[in-house]
Amino acid sequence: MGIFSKLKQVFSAKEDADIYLSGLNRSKKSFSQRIRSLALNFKGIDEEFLEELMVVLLEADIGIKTAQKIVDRVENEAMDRNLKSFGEISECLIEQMAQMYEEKGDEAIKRNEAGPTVILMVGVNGSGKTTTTAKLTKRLQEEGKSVVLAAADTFRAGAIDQLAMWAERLQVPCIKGKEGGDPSATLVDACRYAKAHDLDYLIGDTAGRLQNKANLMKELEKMHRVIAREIPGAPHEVWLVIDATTGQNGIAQAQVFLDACHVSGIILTKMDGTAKGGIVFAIRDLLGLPVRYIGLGETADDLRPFDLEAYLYGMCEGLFEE
Ligand SMILES: Nc1nc2c(ncn2[C@@H]2O[C@H](COP(=O)(O)OP(=O)(O)OP(=O)(O)O)[C@@H](O)[C@H]2O)c(=O)[nH]1
Repeated sequence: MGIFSKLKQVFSAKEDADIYLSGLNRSKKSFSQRIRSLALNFKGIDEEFLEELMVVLLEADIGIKTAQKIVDRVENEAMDRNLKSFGEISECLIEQMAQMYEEKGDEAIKRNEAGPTVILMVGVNGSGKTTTTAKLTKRLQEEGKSVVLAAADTFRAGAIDQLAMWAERLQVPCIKGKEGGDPSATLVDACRYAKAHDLDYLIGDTAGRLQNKANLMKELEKMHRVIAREIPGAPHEVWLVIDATTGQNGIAQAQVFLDACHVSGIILTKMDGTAKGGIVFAIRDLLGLPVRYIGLGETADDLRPFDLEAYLYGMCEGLFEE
């Protein structure tokens, strides 16, 4: 069975497959169409084809380094396995993309059995941290978990109110400090609240100003330190929120956070917009981190766990069918 049939089989068995697919509608279409268009000039794996393939991968926002790796792998595989037809090469491409993602290995999401699990949301302003915090809260509530939010973005005017509004809508407590106050103090209060009320999760929404990297690092270090003092082993997860529509720029910005704290996973927002599907592979290759969730809209329901098979199926739907 070829990879596409396998993906289709796995995909069809998934409960919310259709939502996934319609959310990703725009990202997926252009990729499969562009790959299909390569068939027009296809005369075999020659330099011209590999160059055109490279261009399609770059257009999908895979980024130059990752695109080059994929092209090299496809070329080598095609030689080793004596692949000749366009169909075989396209399957090989999707296989290599899947392998590149999978071979980095995956750690399970950490949970604190002994008390509150603390998740810290980091990322540049506007990436969607606050909205994603709300979406995560909703998902956890649906799993029957109790949540407290910490409005630790004390920097941006309005950020505290924005989170508090979500908290009210979702009916969860929200611990707030003063605008311009110390975000670590808010986090300490939230940790104590979570312990006192025996809550399952604490999600901290932090500020993401990049203008001053030294300050950002200091602030994040302090947050880690004070949280760990309150709840041993915390923060259990630090999720970096990246706006997928910012493409390779978003990845470059992400590096600052990777330097500043121990990021354990990525949440890619705005995948329902003009984002190109390839960004997932660039992130995985360049940052080495798993994509935990993808954002598919602006409401509290628009967050889905990242699922490589469903995602790849979405990207290559239409590529192999008549
Ligand atoms: N279409 C779409 N819009 C999103 C998604 N996630 C967030 N947004 C929108 O992106 C904008 C910014 O989101 P916020 O959650 O305020 O971003 P933030 O990172 O908290 O920004 P600051 O509060 O400035 O730090 C809002 O208008 C959100 O509704 C998504 O998955 N899809």
